[in-house]
Amino acid sequence: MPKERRRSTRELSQTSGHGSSGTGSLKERRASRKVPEGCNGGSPVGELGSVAAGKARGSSPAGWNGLNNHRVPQVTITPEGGGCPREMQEEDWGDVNGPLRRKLSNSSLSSTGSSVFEESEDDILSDNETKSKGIVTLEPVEDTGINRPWSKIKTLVQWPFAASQRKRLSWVQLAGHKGSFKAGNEGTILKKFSENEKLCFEQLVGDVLYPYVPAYHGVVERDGDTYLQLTDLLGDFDGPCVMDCKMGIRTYLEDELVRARERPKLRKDMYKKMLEVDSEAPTPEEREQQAITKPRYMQWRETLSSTHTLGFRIEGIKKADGTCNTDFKKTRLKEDVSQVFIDFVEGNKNIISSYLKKLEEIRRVLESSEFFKKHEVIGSSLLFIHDRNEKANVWLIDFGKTTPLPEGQTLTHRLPWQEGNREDGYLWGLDNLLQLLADIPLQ
Ligand SMILES: O=P(O)(O)O[C@H]1[C@H](O)[C@@H](OP(=O)(O)O)[C@H](OP(=O)(O)O)[C@@H](OP(=O)(O)O)[C@H]1O
Ligand SMILES: Nc1ncnc2c1ncn2[C@@H]1O[C@H](COP(=O)(O)OP(=O)(O)O)[C@@H](O)[C@H]1O
Repeated sequence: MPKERRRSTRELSQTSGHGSSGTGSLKERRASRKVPEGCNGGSPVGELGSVAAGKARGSSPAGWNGLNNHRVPQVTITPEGGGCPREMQEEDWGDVNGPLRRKLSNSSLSSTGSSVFEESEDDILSDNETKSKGIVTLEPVEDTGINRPWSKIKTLVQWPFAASQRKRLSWVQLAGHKGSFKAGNEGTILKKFSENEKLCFEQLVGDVLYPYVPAYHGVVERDGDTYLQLTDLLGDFDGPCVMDCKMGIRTYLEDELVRARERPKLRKDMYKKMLEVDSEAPTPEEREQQAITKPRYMQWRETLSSTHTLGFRIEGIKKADGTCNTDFKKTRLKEDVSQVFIDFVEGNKNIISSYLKKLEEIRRVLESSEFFKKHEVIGSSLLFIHDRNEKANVWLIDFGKTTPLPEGQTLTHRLPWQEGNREDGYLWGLDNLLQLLADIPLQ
């Protein structure tokens, strides 16, 4: 359990993505664990086990045939010369002040202007990951029992307003690397700077999609770090419930694959994360290496969850009472995903209807967006937010791995992915999501 520091002020909720140290380097922040401690709880699959019981694992959900026509090609990482992927060398760890400090390399989120293509297999992470030292910290409010699927957490964010001016929002990090966010001026949040994401926002400002993403307020410096200032989407909600759905059939860039082949790196941290979820998952060779490559990990996550079969997956949920769950890694079957949505809205059909309407609108806009046509959209999420007043809305967030296509090339976002075509299955996933919500039986 991390030793949390209670700071003043407003609670915010981050259902996914990278958290961040307000002061640590960008790569350091990416070395932090994705799922905050105290927020892992039990498996929703355990909870939903009865729904899934009896169904062959790996089969498509009933009534879902025909949608399941996407296949992710198996990627074999073959280092030149046929040897094993390079083990991490001592020099990879850089300056070792603490236990297994990672070497800081270029990143998609780098403020140095390095492109998103320079990350992935050059990311050498410690398997002894750092705790968030930033102003966004997570604090378990109560002791989380091992089998308790929903746990109450708090993220305390330093907020530059007097208590009387503060609206009590819930900003909770349910997933993602710790500490990407900081409180901005009123109504805004600061997200750690990424050149790639900045370029996306600059283009989005002039696109039909702009009303469906957090408004972009430019780049700001705070405490020696650079941030993108974005509208806080929770701002207009009263006790918001939040869900992060990661869209698309693929969660890594084609360039990451290429790099993995050319310069394979073994990740001990990802091996550990894999073991935590399924001790049987690693192959004998991986077991021997005690490490896996990033594409191997990402593909495993995709097939374990609904990314592969439905083209989207649930990353995290925060409910109005402050409880949250980020353990949806094995939530794959359509019935299980539906059940999570039903729980999320507590069976409220008005909210489901609002979400459906909004998603249909988003699909229409995506289909006409020049930005969307010309970008490979990887790792982006739909953020669902509703509250006790049945106010409900959905936004597109996280363009850290959204990359422009070469001049003249466009994507359908529906065609199956084959390496080289850069299709991401975003609209295919959205079609499935809409179908799933429309199929939810509500009295
Ligand atoms: O969700 P878990 O299983 O923890 O795996 C995470 C997510 O896939 C992250 O994607 P996202 O940021 O979209 O949530 C990804 O960050 P990238 O965006 O860098 O691919 C992490 O890669 P590393 O940061 O390399 O560990 C990877 O470890
Ligand atoms: N503009 C926003 N308003 C409110 N919450 C946000 C906003 N942007 C992100 N979040 C929260 O932070 C989480 C992570 O965001 P994301 O952009 O995916 O970060 P990362 O790039 O670090 O993965 C989301 O799941 C959501 O809960």
